[in-house]
Amino acid sequence: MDEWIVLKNTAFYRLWHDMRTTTTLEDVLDNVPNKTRNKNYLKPLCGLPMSPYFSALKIRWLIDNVPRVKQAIDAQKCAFGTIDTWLIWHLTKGQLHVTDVSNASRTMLMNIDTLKWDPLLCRFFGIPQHILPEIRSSAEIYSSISNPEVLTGIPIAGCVGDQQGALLGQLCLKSGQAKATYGTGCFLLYNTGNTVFDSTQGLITTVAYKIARSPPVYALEGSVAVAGAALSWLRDNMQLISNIMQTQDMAERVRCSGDVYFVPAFSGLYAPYWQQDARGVICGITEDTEQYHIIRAALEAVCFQTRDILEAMVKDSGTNLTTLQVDGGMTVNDLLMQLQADLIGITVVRPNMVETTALGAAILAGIGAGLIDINEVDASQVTKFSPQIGDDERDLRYSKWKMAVERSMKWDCSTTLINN
Ligand SMILES: Nc1ncnc2c1ncn2[C@@H]1O[C@H](COP(=O)(O)OP(=O)(O)O)[C@@H](O)[C@H]1O
Ligand SMILES: O=P(O)(O)OC[C@H](O)CO
Repeated sequence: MDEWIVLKNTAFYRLWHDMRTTTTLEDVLDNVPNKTRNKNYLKPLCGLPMSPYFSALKIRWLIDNVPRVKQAIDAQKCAFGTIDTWLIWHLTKGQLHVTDVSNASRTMLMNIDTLKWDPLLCRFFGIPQHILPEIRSSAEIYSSISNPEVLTGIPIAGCVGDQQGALLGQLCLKSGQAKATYGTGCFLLYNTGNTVFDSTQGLITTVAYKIARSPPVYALEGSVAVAGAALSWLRDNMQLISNIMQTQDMAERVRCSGDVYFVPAFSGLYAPYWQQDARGVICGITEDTEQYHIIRAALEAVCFQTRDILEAMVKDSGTNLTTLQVDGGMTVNDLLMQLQADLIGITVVRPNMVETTALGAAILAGIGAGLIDINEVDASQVTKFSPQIGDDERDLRYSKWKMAVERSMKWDCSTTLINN
């Protein structure tokens, strides 16, 4: 990048979970007119509530806290980008500064209707538009690779956000189709076709993908911050397990979670609550509680959070899902899949190829390079998990989960202190 600043190891140790922008959020909420501090003030423009999750606050934080960033911006030597921007920049030896609509739709700076950087949003966050990459479609030839040499000449033809890629990889191409991706976090996306759907239930509006000059496809998304990350925490911080692959065996040593509920609100709660001050709680511990109950409760937490999102989606869309398509690293866990079917009361359908994000990105690249047609892609083989408990038990357990969520709320007082 020659004399351009490259921020190496800027301690983004939790990446999108990073909470350092919490105080930045408090500051920008002061700028909402009429002192309402309404987190949804910008939602009509960008589809997103104000949250440390999205890029705008992270850029604002860098400008405020890293003097070299401010200096570089003033000297017109700063270029911002999402991860895809960074990769394409390096693959083209700094020739191309671009992103695609699906990634741009998570910055809070792109207008969800025009698909362009929005001057009002940029002004609200105090972010100069000249540092932002050019917004392109998700499938087109952007350039060809010039670095590393071994890949030279290969066209770069697809670019898409993580969970949006999985929607395509699951072939949820029609309005009304949905899937959930379970990794570090969990993301349930519901295809709304070419319509920008404004959720009243705490879901976000995101661009799913846009193929060349075709109109964009949008989705409603329920974003859960902590899914697999709770198991990493049990391994790394609590040392209850030494290997995440053990979780299924260990959770199966007990028949149920023993009435233990674990709300892993490590970085607040995302959808549908968007409650920054929530913190993790484990409720219902007795003398009989063993590590196995807590591990099982961590798996159930993923399932209950998915039910929270599904309930919001049903209210928003007015339709019930009859099955839930799932993917991502956590879905190899059969017990988790069975618990998920039990706790939402519909069949869970897992493809044999669970890395559907990569598949979606590959499909887009194939389309962008003119090698395949979207209608030619076949669905992979699937495994199904059907509910094995009754409605009464399911609803009782869900109501206890809601009680546990209630107990996790308003725990972090720092935001209250800032405001006073
Ligand atoms: N057998 C398993 N049971 C439950 N969770 C698992 C299992 N294997 C991996 N995971 C979880 O899946 C996550 C990794 O999935 P992946 O889709 O690769 O996520 P990411 O894209 O966020 O890195 C990790 O958080 C890990 O805890
Ligand atoms: O793979 P995850 O769970 O870390 O997903 C990260 C998401 O793309 C965040 O938007």
